[in-house]
Amino acid sequence: MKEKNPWHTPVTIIITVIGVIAIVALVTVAVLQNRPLAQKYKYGIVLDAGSSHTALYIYEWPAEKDNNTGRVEQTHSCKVKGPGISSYASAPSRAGESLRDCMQEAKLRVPGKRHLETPLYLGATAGMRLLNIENSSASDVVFHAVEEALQKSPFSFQGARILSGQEEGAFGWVTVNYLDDRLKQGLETTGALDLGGASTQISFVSDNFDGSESPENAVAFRLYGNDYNLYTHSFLCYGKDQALRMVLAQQTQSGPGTILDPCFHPGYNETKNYSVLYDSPCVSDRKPQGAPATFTHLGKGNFSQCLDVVKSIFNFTYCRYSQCSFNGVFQPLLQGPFGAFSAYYFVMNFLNLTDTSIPLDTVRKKLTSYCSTPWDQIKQQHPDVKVKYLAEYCFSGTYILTLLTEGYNFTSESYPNIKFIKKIKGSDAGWTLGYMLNLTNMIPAEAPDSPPLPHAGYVSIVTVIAILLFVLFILSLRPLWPRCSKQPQII
Ligand SMILES: Nc1ccn([C@@H]2O[C@H](COP(=O)(O)OP(=O)(O)O)[C@@H](O)[C@H]2O)c(=O)n1
Ligand SMILES: [Ca+2]
Repeated sequence: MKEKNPWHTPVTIIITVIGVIAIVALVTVAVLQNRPLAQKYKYGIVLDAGSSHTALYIYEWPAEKDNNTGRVEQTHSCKVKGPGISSYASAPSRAGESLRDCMQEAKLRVPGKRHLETPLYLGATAGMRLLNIENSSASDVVFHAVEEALQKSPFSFQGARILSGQEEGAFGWVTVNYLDDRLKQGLETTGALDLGGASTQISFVSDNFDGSESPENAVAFRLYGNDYNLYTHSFLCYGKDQALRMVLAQQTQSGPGTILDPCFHPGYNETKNYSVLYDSPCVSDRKPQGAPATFTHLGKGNFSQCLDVVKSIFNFTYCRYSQCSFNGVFQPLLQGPFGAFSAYYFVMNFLNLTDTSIPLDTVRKKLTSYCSTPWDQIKQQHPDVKVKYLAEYCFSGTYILTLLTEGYNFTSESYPNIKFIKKIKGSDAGWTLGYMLNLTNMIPAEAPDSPPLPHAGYVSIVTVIAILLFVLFILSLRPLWPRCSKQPQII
C-alpha cells in the first residue's frame, strides 16, 4: 500500500500555493515598476561653421532620464559641400543654400515627431572671426543668410553666432573629458589641442594655474560637484591654413616673382596670386608694395630649412608673465595627458605619425625624408588625395611639430602624453558637443543623486528577500506541520 505523503495536507498545499503566488506577484510588480522604459531619444543638432568647411552633428540621448542626464552620443555627421561660410561674403545667399543637403539628411535622421523640440545651433569659429575683423558688415550679411535658411528648417533654431576663442577652447576640453567619462568620476582631466584652419586652441588644467596671473586665459567650471580652473588660449591666425599664409608671406616679403619654398616638395611648381595670398587680416599688413600680380611657388623639400621659416612666424622675444608659450601669451606648466584633434589628427594620420611613442628625433627624420620626396612621386603614391591637401602635408607636419615643441613647450618627455585622436567612443572630438551640453544644461554643477542600486541588482535583492521571507514563514508554521511517522514499516 502506498503511504500518504504527510505534506499533501490541504493546509500545506494552500500555504505553498499562496506563497508562490505572492512571490511571483511581488517580483513581477518590482520588475514592471522599475523596468527601464522603452528607449526613446531626444536630439540636438550643432553646425560647426569652421574656416575651411561646415559640418553638421546630430546628438542623441535617452529621453527618460531625469534632467537629461543620460549619456549624449553623436549619431550622425554630415560634411557640407563647398568651403566655409566665411568664403561666401560676396554671395551670401549661397552660404544658406550650401547647408541644404545636410539639413535634409538631418530631417531624415531625427524622427519626425521630435523635429519641433530638437534644438539647432550654428557656431562659427575663426573664419568668421577673421571676416568680422576684416569686414563686419560682410559677416553680418553671411549670418543673416544662414539664419534665414536655418529658420526654415523644422527644428527649433536657437541662433547662429561666432564663438570666442575661449569658448572654442573650453568646449573642446569639455567634449573630450565628457566623452572619456572623466568629469562625472572626478578623474584627472585630459588637455585639449585643437588645430583648425584659421585658429588653434590649447586648454588644460594645471595645478599651478588659478587664473590670477592671466584672467583672460581662465575659465572656471563646476561640473558634477567638482571645480575646475581651466587654462585656455586660442591663437587667431595660427590655424594651419593661415599659418601657411604667414610662412608664404614671410618668403615673399622682398616681393620677388619666384619663391623657392623648403616646405613644399621638390618639383612642385605653381603660379599663385599675390592678392589671394594677402587677402586675410593675418598677413594683409605685410603685402609688399608694388608686388607683381602673381608669383611662382617652387618647392625645395628641405625639412630643416622649413623648420626655420616656420619658426619665424612665432615670437619668443617678450613675455610679461612668469612663463609664456609664444607671442607674449601666458601659459602655465604643461600637465597631464592631451588629446590633439581636428587638423592635428588629419595631418599626423596622413603622415603615419599618430603614434607618439615614436621618438621626436625619429619624427623629424621621417619628415625630412617625406619633405624631400619629389612632388611627382608623392602624387603617384596618393592618387586619391586632393592635390591641394597633398601639397601641404610637409608644411603641415612641420608646423604641427614646431607649434607643439617650440610653441607650447612639449619636450621629448612630454610628447608621448599627446594622443592624436579623431573620435572618442564614436563621437568626434571638437567643440560642438561641449557647446550643446552647455546650452542645454546637460552637465549639472552638482553630482546628481542616483539610486544606490542598478535595476538588475534591485530586482535580484527583492527576489532573494521574498524567497527568504517565504521560507521563514514556512518554518514559523512548524507547530502545524504534520508529524512524520518514523516507525519501522511492517511489510
Ligand atoms: N579631412 C580633412 C578635413 C579637414 N582638414 C583641415 O582641418 C582644418 C579644419 O579647420 P576648420 O575649418 O575647423 O577651421 P577653424 O575655424 O577651426 O580654424 C582645415 O585646415 C582643413 O584643411 C584636413 O586637413 N583634412
Ligand atoms: Ca574647427
